[in-house]
Amino acid sequence: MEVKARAPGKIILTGEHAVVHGSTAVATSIAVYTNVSLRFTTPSDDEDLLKLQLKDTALEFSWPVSKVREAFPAQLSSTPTSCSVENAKAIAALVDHLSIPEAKIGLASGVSAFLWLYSSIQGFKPATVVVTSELPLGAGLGSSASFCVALAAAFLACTDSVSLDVNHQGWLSFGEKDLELVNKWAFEGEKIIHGKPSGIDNTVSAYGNIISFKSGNLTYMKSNMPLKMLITNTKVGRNTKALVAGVSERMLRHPDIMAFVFSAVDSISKELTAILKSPTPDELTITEKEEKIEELMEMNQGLLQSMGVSHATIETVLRTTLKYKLASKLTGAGGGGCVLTLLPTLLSGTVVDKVVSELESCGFQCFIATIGGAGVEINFGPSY
Ligand SMILES: Nc1ncnc2c1ncn2[C@@H]1O[C@H](COP(=O)(O)OP(=O)(O)O)[C@@H](O)[C@H]1O
Ligand SMILES: C[C@@](O)(CCOP(=O)(O)O)CC(=O)O
Ligand SMILES: [Mg+2]
Repeated sequence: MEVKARAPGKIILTGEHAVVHGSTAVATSIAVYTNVSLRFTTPSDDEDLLKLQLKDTALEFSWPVSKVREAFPAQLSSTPTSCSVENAKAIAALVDHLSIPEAKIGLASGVSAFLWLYSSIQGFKPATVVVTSELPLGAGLGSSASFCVALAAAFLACTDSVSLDVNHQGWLSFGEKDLELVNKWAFEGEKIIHGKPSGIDNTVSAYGNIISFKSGNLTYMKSNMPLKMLITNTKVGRNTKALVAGVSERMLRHPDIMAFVFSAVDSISKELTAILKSPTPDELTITEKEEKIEELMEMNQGLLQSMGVSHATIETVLRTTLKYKLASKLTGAGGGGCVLTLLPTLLSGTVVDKVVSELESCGFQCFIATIGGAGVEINFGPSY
């Protein structure tokens, strides 16, 4: 049996980092996916191996299933379970002996999340899992969450815990209850990669569309206005776990100040939610709404700077787009990664071309992603 899953990446419009500390954040999925294929193998196909092929990084790992079973006796769990310190040690023993190149060491946490999700949901069946992603890894577009969502979806799709029509041709969505289960498992994987995730990334990847998110609770949003965002990848690599930990340390040093910062971000996200939801046309035209959103993005960026998560390259993108009177903010964990620039509806194509070519001349990579759309989906093949 073979199953495929795909889960979208995301952009955070407002509220990253502050959302980890209980503020509201607004995020939308983007139609750029992580794809996972799962094929169970029989001993005659191969040895009793669990194989993981990470195509984006051209790395392949395998473990005899007996070794995985030794590491996690009595592992199968029908409810999403956190990886305990003891289990984390067992995973480390399985991951440490892999020869992951130093430059790609960040992958170790992704491989650990894979081992936890596979052994918890599928147990110890020999299989080959292939992962390919259209998302840049570690750039703020939620590759870690879409990786965990796609893995959890593919693994759950082959269990009795969810009900899916295996004869369906083409991409298939999960029902509400099953989606909740996929999202909860993905969150357990994201915890292994991020340390202390808010859950917004896995939730928007699982559910799709635009969401408002606060303290683990999602509110689906019906946006009444089109949003066009230019995404600029500074190509400066960074690690979400370290950046989130850095903000928490700053909060411990300056609890009163940071409480104000997080509260200001909460208000920004609430205002954005109100603008996106308000009917168009109402007393505000699209252009007036866009001007308000630009101002909110600028204020959010200022607050992200005060959290210590901006970067010289992010500042270069901000300066460059400001020359064209365009507002930008970092998206995701910052410290490099991607920057969003709102492209107003009436902006001419010539200006977009100019700003893109100036940004690309700095060595950055620009693209306009399709915003919103479906969350995680499953495909039982045979032709995908
Ligand atoms: N396609 C993939 N293949 C292997 N690992 C992945 C993949 N996508 C995500 N990961 C894991 O997620 C990590 C990046 O996550 P993170 O630092 O949160 O950045 P972001 O989520 O913004 O891309 C990678 O270092 C790796 O561990
Ligand atoms: C910084 C944060 O708000 C978003 C991180 O997103 P990303 O991993 O940089 O795509 C962390 C979180 O919400 O878990
Ligand atoms: Mg991430």
